[in-house]
Amino acid sequence: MTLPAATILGYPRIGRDRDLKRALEQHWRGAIDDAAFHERAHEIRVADARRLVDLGLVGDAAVPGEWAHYDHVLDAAITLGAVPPRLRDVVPAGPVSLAHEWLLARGEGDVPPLEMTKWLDSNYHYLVPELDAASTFALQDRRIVERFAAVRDAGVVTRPSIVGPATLLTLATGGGVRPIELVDRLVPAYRALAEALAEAGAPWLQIDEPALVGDWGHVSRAEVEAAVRAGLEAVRGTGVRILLAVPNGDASGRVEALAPLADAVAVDLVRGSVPAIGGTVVAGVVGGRNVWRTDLDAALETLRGIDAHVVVGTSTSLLHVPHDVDRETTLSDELRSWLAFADQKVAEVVTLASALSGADESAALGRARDALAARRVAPGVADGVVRDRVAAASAGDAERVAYDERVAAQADIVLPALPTTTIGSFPQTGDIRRARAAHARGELDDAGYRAAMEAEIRDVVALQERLGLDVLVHGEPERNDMVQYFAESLDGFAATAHGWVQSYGSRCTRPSILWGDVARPAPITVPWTAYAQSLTAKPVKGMLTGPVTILAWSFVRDDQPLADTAAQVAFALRDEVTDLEAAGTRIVQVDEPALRELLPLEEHRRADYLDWSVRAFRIATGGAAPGTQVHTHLCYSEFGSIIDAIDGLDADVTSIEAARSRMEIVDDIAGHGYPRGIGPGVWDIHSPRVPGADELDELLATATAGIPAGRLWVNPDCGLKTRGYAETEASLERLVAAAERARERIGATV
Ligand code: MET
Ligand SMILES: [Zn+2]
Repeated sequence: MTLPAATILGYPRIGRDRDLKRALEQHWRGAIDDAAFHERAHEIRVADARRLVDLGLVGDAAVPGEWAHYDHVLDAAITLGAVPPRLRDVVPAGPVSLAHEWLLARGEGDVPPLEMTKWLDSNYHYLVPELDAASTFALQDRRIVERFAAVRDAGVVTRPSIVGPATLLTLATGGGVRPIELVDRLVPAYRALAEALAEAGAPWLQIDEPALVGDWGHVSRAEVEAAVRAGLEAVRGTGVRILLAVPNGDASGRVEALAPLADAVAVDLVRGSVPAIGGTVVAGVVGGRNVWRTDLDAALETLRGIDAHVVVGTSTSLLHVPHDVDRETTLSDELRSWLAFADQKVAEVVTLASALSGADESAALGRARDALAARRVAPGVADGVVRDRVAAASAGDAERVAYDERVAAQADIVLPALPTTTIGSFPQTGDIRRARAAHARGELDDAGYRAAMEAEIRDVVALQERLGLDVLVHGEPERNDMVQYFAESLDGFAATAHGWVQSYGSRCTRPSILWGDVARPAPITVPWTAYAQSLTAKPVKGMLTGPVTILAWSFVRDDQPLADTAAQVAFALRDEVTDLEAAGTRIVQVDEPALRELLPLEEHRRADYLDWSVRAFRIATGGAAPGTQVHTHLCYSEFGSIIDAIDGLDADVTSIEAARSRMEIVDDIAGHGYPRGIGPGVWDIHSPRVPGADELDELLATATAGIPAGRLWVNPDCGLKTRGYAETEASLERLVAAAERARERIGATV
């Protein structure tokens, strides 16, 4: 059976109204039982599958079936029996219950969850499979088969998908073994899955191998290729046909030798070019990673140039985009006409397939052409003043005076050795959220809102003084989200009302849409920071989100290089830094947690990325006076591999997530000879656990062993907005005490 003419590689699974999020959270708090949860999840799957059929994905296997409750990598691990060694006695072999699935995903009591890391170069977090030399695999859990059968019984024959062996092992961690070396042990479990699907009547199985497009330090290209091959060889001849999906990058040069082992190959033609393969190619001409309307003329031309049997598809799963732009009635009609969310992308795929088959789609093609033409000349898309400023940027704009001179100029910021600080946000209480929401709805006036935020800032400053922290923050109560807050205050961005995308588990974010040239009409953060500073003699850090992170966590325009957009955002932030200084702020932190996330998967594209991203940060901070202490903050990833770029940021102080990885970064820093201030996090804020005094002492001992006392800062891993006050107070108290003990231990006083 051949594939139908139009398909997509995956669809958002959280539900049109975040129905799955609600079901998850209700189950977690015991409001619904297992049976009710399963029923709700099934209803969401059926509704989505039927919707995709209605949108035009007709024919068996046109609708993809990727339906994880929490995460698709976790689902693959569960399916194949890859239970973490530390939980072998807790999670029995066989089907994994919901309770055990949540244990793996979220931890409980003393049991930490699987580690969470960004999926490829996206802002979606997956759970990292834990393996060891004793790991064995088998088809332990038949959820993929059962879901296929249940949705088929509801009337739609879907195409189940699973993360392939090369990708699963590349993304896994191993105790005492390199996971990729376990491939021969793993692939029979894929075979068992394929056999079970064949028996259940599934015509196709999609195996996702994005690892193929990446260059991985810990796994060679030959190893990835061999693992993909082993997987494909294992699943051959079961009766289920195999779609090898290679999304998220350029498969050319990497997939040719493997293609004959699959019945069809899906490639990303938004980021990549057409590989020379015959057979059936699912041509990913509709982008799964952005929200822009596709240039259908260009896509059609690409499709017509492919020398193979062509199925029209998406470049990646649509997991990363919201459901339906037609619901965005608060956006202008004009902006909305430039956009395509998941449902519109499905329609594009269907239109292209129809046009390719010779049908008359001139009306739809014409509408797309008109919308794109209007977008090119729409007011705000190009702002002469903004462009002139970026064009006139000089090397000097990205250059501060030498670090030593800055240290001298900052001498009047009096701090003890091993200064303590936090990353910016404090717990977001119900009161704060309610006040922000009421203000947004117009029910709380500006004065009332301001009073509510100032009251919160007073409490947060008083708390920090009581705890004895050295560099204070205002707590960021006014920020719903560290990117959206800035997006709302800058020209060139638009916010959606329903544009939720899954970030991890039940967590969703609503990325802003960066559609035009970016400018700052007025100061954004200054009044809040200045107010906090007015309450204390200790220094208060001004808090900004950096240009790279603003780009990474928004849907960014696709009509100019990211580097140009980053520079525009950087200049807007640069003005904010200047205004903070004028208001008396001596320390400014520019957060770049997403610096590592946007690092291209392909080695040859990395230097250019690091070049423009570092430059953007330096433009944002390059206008700061020598006497202004510039901080940055990095989290969410392993940063060891980009330590040169971190050095290149030239921040005076960098706080970096480290507690979760037990201070791994300290070796990288020590080995590199990183010359400026650094605060490796000592409190893992992703869990409500209060760190023990011994644990803090140990982490700080590791830090003081690798980093000179004069450059070491003491801080948590990240901001505290997801924490409650009880654990925040207890943890910060211990952190301050641990810093004090560390000072005594190393005999540092100043
Ligand atoms: C994800 S990094 C967060 C940094 C921000 N300043 C905060 O504390 O919340
Ligand atoms: Zn952080």
